[in-house]
Amino acid sequence: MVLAELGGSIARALKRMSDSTVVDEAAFAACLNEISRALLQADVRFASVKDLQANVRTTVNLASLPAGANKRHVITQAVVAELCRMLDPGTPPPFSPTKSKGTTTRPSVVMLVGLQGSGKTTTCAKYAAHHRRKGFSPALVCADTFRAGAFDQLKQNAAKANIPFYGSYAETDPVKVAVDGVETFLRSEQRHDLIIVDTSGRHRQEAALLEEMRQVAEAVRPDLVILVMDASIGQAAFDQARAFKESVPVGAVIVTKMDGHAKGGGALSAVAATKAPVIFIGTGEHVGEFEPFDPKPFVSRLLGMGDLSGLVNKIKDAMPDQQQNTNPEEMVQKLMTGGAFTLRMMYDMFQNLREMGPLGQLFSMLPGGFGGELMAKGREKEGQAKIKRYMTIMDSMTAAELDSTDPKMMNESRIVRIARGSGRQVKDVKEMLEEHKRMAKMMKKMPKMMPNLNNNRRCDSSSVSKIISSLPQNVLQQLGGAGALQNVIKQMKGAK
Ligand SMILES: Nc1nc2c(ncn2[C@@H]2O[C@H](COP(=O)(O)OP(=O)(O)OP(=O)(O)O)[C@@H](O)[C@H]2O)c(=O)[nH]1
Repeated sequence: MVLAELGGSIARALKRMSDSTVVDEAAFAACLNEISRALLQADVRFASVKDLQANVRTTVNLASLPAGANKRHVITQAVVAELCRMLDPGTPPPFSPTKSKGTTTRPSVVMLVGLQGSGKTTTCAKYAAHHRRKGFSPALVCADTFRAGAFDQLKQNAAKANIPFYGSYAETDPVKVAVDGVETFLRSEQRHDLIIVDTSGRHRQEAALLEEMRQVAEAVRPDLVILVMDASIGQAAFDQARAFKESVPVGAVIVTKMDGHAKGGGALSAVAATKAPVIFIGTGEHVGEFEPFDPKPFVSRLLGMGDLSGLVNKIKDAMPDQQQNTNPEEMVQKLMTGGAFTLRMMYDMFQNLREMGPLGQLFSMLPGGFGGELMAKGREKEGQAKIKRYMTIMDSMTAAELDSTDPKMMNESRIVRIARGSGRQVKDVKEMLEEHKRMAKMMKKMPKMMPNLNNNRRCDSSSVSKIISSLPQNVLQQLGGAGALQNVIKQMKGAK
């Protein structure tokens, strides 16, 4: 059972109870049993399921509810709260990297551990790319000397994401590679503020692996150790996570392959075993298929309820932070109020669209179209190539040109210079400028098209249905399905 199915089963159990003529003790018990069965089938630990049942029963006392109370609502709320609690150890990660570029503060050192094939190496690159988007200057160290191809894999991933890396073909001592790598970046003139150390994996949690982890951790003194777990790990997750926690101070968990056919519930039990929060989930092989994890929006999405804060977080996460003078809130605000849409803003959006993978398509579907026709359904590849071309052209522009709000600035001589600088033709530069004009025009209409975010105009429900039906299936799934999205839009309509 994949996680989406688990969500479906729980949602159905709640609905069946809601549909029953009376919500009495029998209907409540049947609903709880059905939810427990679904959780067990999804590999959630028996002890956690038992706790959930007991806690919901303690919270909901049907007999003591005042007459007229909405019992269905009270039960649903209690189930959602308990599901969130199961995924939330109640403590934040002990450490979050801080930006220190250009200062004398010691860079943050983060070490990733996990079994072989859990997705550690891929996750290192995703974690680095995520932080770079947030304005960090990350660097990668490959201390996986066990798997022959690991260095090349990290090197490739790092090169693709343009992130400096350190590794060695010759050195077989992981502790030495880790220490040398961290020291190299500590001394580097590039002033990295986040050093990410990839470590070896093994097929099982052998004593040798755990001892190696311990030694590497002792040598590089990481500020944070992240345990990477494959969503398909099943019931073994709890013991495995505990074994890692006993060797190294696991402070956070990343669950990978949440896009696959894994049951997922097992890996989520790692939270209970390590008392460390899940901070990200991997949702695909692509570097952008990586999402910060927040239990509440996740549970809402899982149950097909949709969650406005989840969507807003996604949009915020996609916005580059610090890269430019604009912070995400300002950027959204500017777009919503129809502020000037500069070429740099278009560049940033393209960057995000490229890094976000399929979710990027969502933005092209929003009214106003972040990329509109460029990312049209069925023509994504062509659109991606165009975006890349436009970005190369913009790389040859000056900061003043990128930040200009004067449409007359881009005169013929500048266009010729940019074409020459980027190795493209004049007509290509003009095409890119046309696209920018088209997008700027759309952005101006944005406040009207996003009613109730800024004003009280009524949302046109047919246009909402049109957006939802035109979303690619995988994007829709990521957002929890059509029902969830309708819910989100309803919440948007209600929001100030
Ligand atoms: N679908 C999907 N595949 C993933 C995800 N994360 C990683 N993978 C794939 O899982 C496979 C194993 O990932 P690696 O990053 O090599 O795993 P590892 O833990 O570093 O393996 P070792 O270095 O051998 O310990 C690769 O094919 C990745 O592309 C994810 O979130 N979703």
